[in-house]
Amino acid sequence: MADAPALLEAQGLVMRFGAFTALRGISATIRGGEVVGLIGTNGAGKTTFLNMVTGYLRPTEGRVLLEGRDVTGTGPREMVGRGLARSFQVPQLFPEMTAREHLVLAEALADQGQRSLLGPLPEGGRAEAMLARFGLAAIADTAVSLVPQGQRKLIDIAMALMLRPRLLLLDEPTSGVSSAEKGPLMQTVFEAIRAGGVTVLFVEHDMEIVERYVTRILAFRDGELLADGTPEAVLRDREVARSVLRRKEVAT
Ligand SMILES: Nc1ncnc2c1ncn2[C@@H]1O[C@H](COP(=O)(O)OP(=O)(O)OP(=O)(O)O)[C@@H](O)[C@H]1O
Repeated sequence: MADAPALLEAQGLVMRFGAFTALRGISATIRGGEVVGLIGTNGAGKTTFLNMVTGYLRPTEGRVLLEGRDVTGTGPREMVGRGLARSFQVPQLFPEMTAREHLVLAEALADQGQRSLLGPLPEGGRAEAMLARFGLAAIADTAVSLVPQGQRKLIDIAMALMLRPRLLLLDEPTSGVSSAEKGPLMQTVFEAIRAGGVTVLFVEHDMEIVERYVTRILAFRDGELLADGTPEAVLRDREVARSVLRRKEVAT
């Protein structure tokens, strides 16, 4: 994977909100086929980083390259067209709409290049397959406001995958989900991701989940990239253990 072509490159990303600097010059490269975990303390800048590379925030300084092309400042809709999709910490769903309606809508958005959104909705072939893959068939016609948080997360991620991304960014896929639901949720998500051959960057606080799924970790602290490497190396790094994982030093 080390010699796979760069899919996403962040070059010296800085984000200032007024006088406050949330990101202080982050540079990182994500290559095709990687599953990268983004970890860090609360407020370290993880969501801000996702917002910058997905076009929700324009960096104060620095550049974002997607497959070698400078996409800095490109808006979120256009980034989807370029092969990048994301899910949110709090799923962005319409409470009155069902899972099936959300996925059919995502299918229409994915096909937008070929036809108008004002035209007839798609037949829903891919939406039905995605509902089945995500184990959502039983609640497919229930308004999402009545569906548990874990399934809302799955709907949000399934919608992102409907857009046929090459790079998928997930912001805390297991937050707000009970510990019993976390394992099965991530297993479902990663089976779908592997089937689609998608490269992934995901923010996660649960280190068991991180260790289980990632090929590489980026660790943020106070707006800086503290460590970037294999899970074995990063999780054993003294500074990461002390300030991100909050492990006390064990006298040896
Ligand atoms: N729009 C904004 N205006 C001002 N400050 C902001 C804005 N968005 C984020 N921040 C600040 O930037 C810092 C980084 O926030 P961010 O949400 O990226 O952290 P995070 O690592 O994702 O944290 P968490 O794990 O708690 O979700 C925080 O101090 C936050 O308060």
